Amino acid sequence: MTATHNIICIGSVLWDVIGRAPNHLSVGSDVPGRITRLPGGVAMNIAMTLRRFGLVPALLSAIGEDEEGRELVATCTRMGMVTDYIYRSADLPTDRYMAVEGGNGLIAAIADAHSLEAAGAKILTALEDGRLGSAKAPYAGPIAIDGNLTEELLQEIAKSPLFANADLRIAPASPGKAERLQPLLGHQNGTLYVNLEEAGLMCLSTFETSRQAAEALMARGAHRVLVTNGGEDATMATPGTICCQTPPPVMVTRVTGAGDTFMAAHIAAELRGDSPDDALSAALKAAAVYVSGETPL
Ligand SMILES: Nc1ncnc2c1ncn2[C@@H]1O[C@H](COP(=O)(O)OP(=O)(O)O)[C@@H](O)[C@H]1O
Ligand SMILES: O=c1[nH]cc([C@@H]2O[C@H](COP(=O)(O)O)[C@@H](O)[C@H]2O)c(=O)[nH]1
Repeated sequence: MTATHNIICIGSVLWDVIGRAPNHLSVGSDVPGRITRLPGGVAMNIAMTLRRFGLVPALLSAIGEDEEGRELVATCTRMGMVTDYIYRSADLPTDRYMAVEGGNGLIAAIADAHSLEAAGAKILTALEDGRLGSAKAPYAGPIAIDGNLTEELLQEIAKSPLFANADLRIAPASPGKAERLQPLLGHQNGTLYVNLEEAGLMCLSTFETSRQAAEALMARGAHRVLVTNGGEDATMATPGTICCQTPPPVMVTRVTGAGDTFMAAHIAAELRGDSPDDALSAALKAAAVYVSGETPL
């Protein structure tokens, strides 16, 4: 039986392959270390975080029918996600992301999302054929979407009647792909979640504060934005309103995943009916608890 989802996540669902060594690494290093494989891709990371807040995501992505794909889908199902609408292909291998981390931080990473890119609009079929929606009755719930999709597909989505009623929550995939999101910025129901660096990349500028960044994104036609800035003030802006709040001060023990936690907590707060101010506070509170390591991963 298909579990009932309350949000859709569209974008990369793949395996992260991460090599870690304690040494200082540089070009050409060849050192002993650990190599792990875990579910990743921005849409999947958001989906996993949404699960922590009690939401049930349905995934729209492309996953191969290879062994890696079968294991990935089984893992998503085990985590309580709805996998029935994923585009499965016998011709496309399951995508992968590979990163090398040394004692001196991330050395380099490569995102191979070729299958997602090749599948294109096929990943959206369930929003069209009546299973999740159709042109006559477009899906009217929340959708989290990542910037791993091709620019062409993001442009199509921005104009598509299939997305006209959706509550679109948009997240960039990586600094290099931030610009792909331009077409979705002005979507009538779009909310963009970015950190200060990503906001700068999207505006081809640099910002000192989240307020400045939010104002610049609004000036570029955004419908609604949330800009975070680590331990400094975060800002929510819509045409005519702007709201800045300071995150609770905490001892920081981890930062990877802080942005995903902020986004998922904010969506969860709004879905339960919190006011804009309360939703922003709730997201900052959840991110503070997360970065201070008080909850299990
Ligand atoms: N050093 C910090 N102190 C307190 N809160 C933090 C810190 N770093 C991150 N956070 C919390 O996580 C949120 C997102 O962090 P940020 O670093 O802006 O995003 P990302 O993880 O996308 O780079 C912040 O708005 C804040 O609530
Ligand atoms: O172009 C991309 N880069 C990175 C990711 C994903 O983002 C996460 C790593 O991001 P960060 O370095 O910001 O933690 C990984 O799970 C990886 O799969 C992605 O989907 N697409």
